[in-house]
Amino acid sequence: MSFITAPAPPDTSTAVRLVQVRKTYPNGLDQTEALASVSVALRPGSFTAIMGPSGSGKSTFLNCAAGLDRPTSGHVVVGDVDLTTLRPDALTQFRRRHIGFVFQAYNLVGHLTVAQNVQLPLLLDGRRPDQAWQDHLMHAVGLDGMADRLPGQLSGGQAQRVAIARALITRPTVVFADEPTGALDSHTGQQVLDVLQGAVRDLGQTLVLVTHDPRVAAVADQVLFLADGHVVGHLEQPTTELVAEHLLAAAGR
Ligand SMILES: Nc1ncnc2c1ncn2[C@@H]1O[C@H](COP(=O)(O)OP(=O)(O)OP(=O)(O)O)[C@@H](O)[C@H]1O
Repeated sequence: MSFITAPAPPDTSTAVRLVQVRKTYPNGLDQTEALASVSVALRPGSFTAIMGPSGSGKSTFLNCAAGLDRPTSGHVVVGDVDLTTLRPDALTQFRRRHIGFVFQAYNLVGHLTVAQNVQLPLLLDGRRPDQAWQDHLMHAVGLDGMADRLPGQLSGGQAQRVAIARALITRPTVVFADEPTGALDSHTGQQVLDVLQGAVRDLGQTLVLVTHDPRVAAVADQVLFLADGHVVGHLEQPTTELVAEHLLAAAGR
């Protein structure tokens, strides 16, 4: 059976499934293989950390899994929907409704208030914000009283908390986060991670997070290690020490 051409069967026992996902980018006359036939299945409600050296394919993994980038071949299934079969407009709509994404650089809109930034995914989808839900999220991420501020009036940690509330406002199936604590000092990073983890746990959502930090990865249920576009390791119930050992061993190989 060829996974390349056969559509992936629906499977609601996984929140996110990558089936032989390959992604290449043009590189002059050559091609860079950012992901080389990666297959993983993440269960609903799980928290997965993605680690690996620079250039190993972590962001490409996240972007393909979140439907921000299309794989060159293979399938990405979120819930029971195969994203690779959707037309661009249907994919955009699916992403807005079912996927939350937190970027390292926050990606807030500078001339919109905190409240407007949080509401943005709903407004872009033509839906009305649910004020009670928005208030709940603002409170959950520690932004009470900041609804009318502009992003330029926030600290990095506060800005990232706005980005988290924005990612959760649609009650997405999965939240993807690309080094959400990478631009923050370790104390603020820990607070932001607590907020993200707590919000996702309370909502029963699935979280997939890229990080370079073994302490961040240790909070996850499992860690996937990437190298040269391949999944080369997997750790269940990680600890900071186990993750660090794994990274050291991989660096020495
Ligand atoms: N848009 C692109 N065009 C061309 N090459 C790309 C593009 N995006 C990524 N690549 C290449 O694909 C490979 C994987 O990149 P990716 O950004 O996924 O790695 P990463 O593990 O997230 O790295 P980092 O930790 O430095 O962010 C690298 O060789 C990178 O240069």
